[in-house]
Amino acid sequence: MLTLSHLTRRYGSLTAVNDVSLRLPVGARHAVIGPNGAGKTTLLNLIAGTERPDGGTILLADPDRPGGSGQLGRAGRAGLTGRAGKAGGIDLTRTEAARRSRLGIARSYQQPTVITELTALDNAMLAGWRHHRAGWTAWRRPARRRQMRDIAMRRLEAVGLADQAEHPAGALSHGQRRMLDLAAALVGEPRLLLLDEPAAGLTDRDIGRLVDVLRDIPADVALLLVEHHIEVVTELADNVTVLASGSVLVSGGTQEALSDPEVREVYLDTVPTSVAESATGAGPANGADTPPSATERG
Ligand SMILES: Nc1ncnc2c1ncn2[C@@H]1O[C@H](COP(=O)(O)OP(=O)(O)OP(=O)(O)O)[C@@H](O)[C@H]1O
Repeated sequence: MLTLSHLTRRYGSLTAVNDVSLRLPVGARHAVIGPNGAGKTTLLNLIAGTERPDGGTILLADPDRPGGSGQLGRAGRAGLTGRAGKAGGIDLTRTEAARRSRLGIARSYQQPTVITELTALDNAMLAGWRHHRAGWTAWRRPARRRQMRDIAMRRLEAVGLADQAEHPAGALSHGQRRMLDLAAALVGEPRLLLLDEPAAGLTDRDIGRLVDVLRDIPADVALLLVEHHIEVVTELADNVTVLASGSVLVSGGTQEALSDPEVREVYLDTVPTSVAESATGAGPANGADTPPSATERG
């Protein structure tokens, strides 16, 4: 559903993303990992459209075409067909972020982006409108507002925030804001969900809930996850791309990628040993000292 071809992004003399190519099928569960500064967030920014590449292309399967998947007719009805790509998809390379949202690309940020003065429910509903194919004008229709409110409430329930719905988002804990950010991203019923370190700063219990929530996202929604918690990656991702200095070091099946000696040297050996060993299935972490999985803990 998403094809990145030779994406490159430079900041002056620094190449933050260097010739990255990646194909995500419908319903992908794909993680991007790598050391600090490897270019993971920049890659998400390029896909979401908050930054533009210096080279390469981003192609999204057209939801109106057979095999394009996603919410039916979204692109066509919203007049968002964009430039046709070579493979018949929508060339998003120069498309603004708001249009990508309406085409079904949602994201969360490293720092949760809630509006503290608004209630949790209003935050979730606002995020939903951003993705609505009819745009903000749909807000004027009471029936649509009720429908959006129902969807937002269901997402808040899913992340355990139903009892906080009418409370200001500013009163929520860090973990609750992260969950609200996730619920908000899901309200728009995305085709592609980009998550930037969703487990950062969460307690073990919250990480367990996060994994449960992400396991429950619909099978046809593709998930692209940037995460340093390797156990969250092994719980959720079928495939992993490892970035180092902006370039793809390894890309493939999760266990295969995490077992790669170069990946261990460049990245996994720099994170706590028990976590790295549990990720690769090696060493004492498989025995009595094995840390419980995120789901077991949750
Ligand atoms: N707006 C910017 N201007 C200049 N340099 C930037 C900018 N954004 C990112 N960089 C640099 O690009 C490189 C990649 O940054 P990026 O945030 O994508 O890495 P990352 O893999 O997400 O790191 P982390 O795991 O620490 O979040 C880093 O060297 C960073 O300092």
